[in-house]
Amino acid sequence: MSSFVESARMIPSVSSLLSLYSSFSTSLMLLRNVYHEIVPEKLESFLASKLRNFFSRRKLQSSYDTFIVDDSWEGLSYNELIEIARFYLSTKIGPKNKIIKIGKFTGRKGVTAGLMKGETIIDVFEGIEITWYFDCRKDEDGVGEYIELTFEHKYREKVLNEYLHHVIRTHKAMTEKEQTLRIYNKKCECEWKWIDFKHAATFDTLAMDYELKKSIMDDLDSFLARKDYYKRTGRAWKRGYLLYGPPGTGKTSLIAAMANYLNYNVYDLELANIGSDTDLRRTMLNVDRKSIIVIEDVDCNSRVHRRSKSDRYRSRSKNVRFSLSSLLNCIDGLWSSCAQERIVVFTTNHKEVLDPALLRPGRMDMHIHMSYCTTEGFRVLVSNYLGIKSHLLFEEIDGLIRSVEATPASLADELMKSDDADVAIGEVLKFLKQKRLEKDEKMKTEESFPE
Ligand SMILES: Nc1ncnc2c1ncn2[C@@H]1O[C@H](COP(=O)(O)OP(=O)(O)OP(=O)(O)O)[C@@H](O)[C@H]1O
Repeated sequence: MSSFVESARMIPSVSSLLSLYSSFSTSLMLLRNVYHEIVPEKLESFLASKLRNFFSRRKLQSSYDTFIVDDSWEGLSYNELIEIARFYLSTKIGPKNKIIKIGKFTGRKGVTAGLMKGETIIDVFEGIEITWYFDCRKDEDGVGEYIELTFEHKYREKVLNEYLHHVIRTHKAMTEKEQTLRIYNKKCECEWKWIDFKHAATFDTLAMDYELKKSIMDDLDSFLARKDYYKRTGRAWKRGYLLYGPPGTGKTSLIAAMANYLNYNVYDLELANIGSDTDLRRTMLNVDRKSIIVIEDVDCNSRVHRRSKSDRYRSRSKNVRFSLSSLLNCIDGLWSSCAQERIVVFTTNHKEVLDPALLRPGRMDMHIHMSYCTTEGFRVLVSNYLGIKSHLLFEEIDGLIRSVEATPASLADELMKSDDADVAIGEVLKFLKQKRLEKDEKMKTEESFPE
């Protein structure tokens, strides 16, 4: 009986419980206010997301495995799996992802969504839960991206052999559906960036003599068809073209026509953005198959003028950071064998200043001279711009085209001045007559004042 009384005395009364609760909740509120005062809202959500990620990613460490998809492979070539995974994961973004990167790209109808660093995605494949975590790293190699994939240890083989194949296949199916050509550009020491390539030039629209046009198309056809031939003869499956001629004769348009003809992406390599020999090799290695690598205005790069000069130049000048020999090595030396099914195109307005090493037979498979407009080329331009095949003034214009140097670009400019064929052709005639006049005057001056 006395022990019962003792115990009853130890049970707190209702009023004391209520007062305890009220002082507890007051302290809690006070603590919350102090926390909100001290910790800013952004930091608060950051800490919350880190905690969430920590628990969802790490789970029970011992029974979970993690694969890391890093953007570079041994610091050398770009790891395609990161691009594939990023694309795949963009379709898995759900309501749990609070911060999403969004963008609108030319040629795409809707808004594209992308993962932000620090975000987690949980994907389910045949009942297996796979947690993806996307983040950036900063180390001696620079800034890069990586993705972690965490899953139960017992599914390791399945993830490696089946799930990752599923990711690659899904990516392939999705990109093939909306496949447009791409043009890649490399800025500073980071990977290639691309946008959709939508150049309208085709071999049909090129103002160029038919025979030359046909020989280029035949060459491209035979390149495509000779995979086994290249393999059998131990040569890398690649082809090089040097396009030379004055500005405005269609070198860039020809590259676009080649890309559209072959359905190849274009990699626009600006030598000025290459940091070193290693950077050059790395850049070239990161070019996909079925691509055209373009080095435009190669004459504007003093380093590819004359080899001896450029190599000397390299040691003195801080701006020149790779050698011509490195460039040549990437085109058809040992390093070139790492790349298959690709085309390299150099363009220049001044072939005569290029290093002979670049011009030697076999280096560039085809040297294509892009010349001033011919009468045949003019017919193509007229058909492109005005949709006509004949005109009363053609005969007079043909005579002038043969006697002056007019680029297809300048004639195209005149044709664009009006949609009315008579007016536009009249502008072309006026332009050519003016050119003829200037030429005659120049010749007269030269005759009067010979050097
Ligand atoms: N051969 C051509 N056929 C059709 N269009 C042409 C041709 N050449 C030039 N053009 C027209 O002129 C414009 C400029 O031509 P393009 O840029 O291809 O010349 P380019 O030789 O590459 O010049 P640059 O050496 O200055 O880069 C093109 O957009 C196109 O409209």
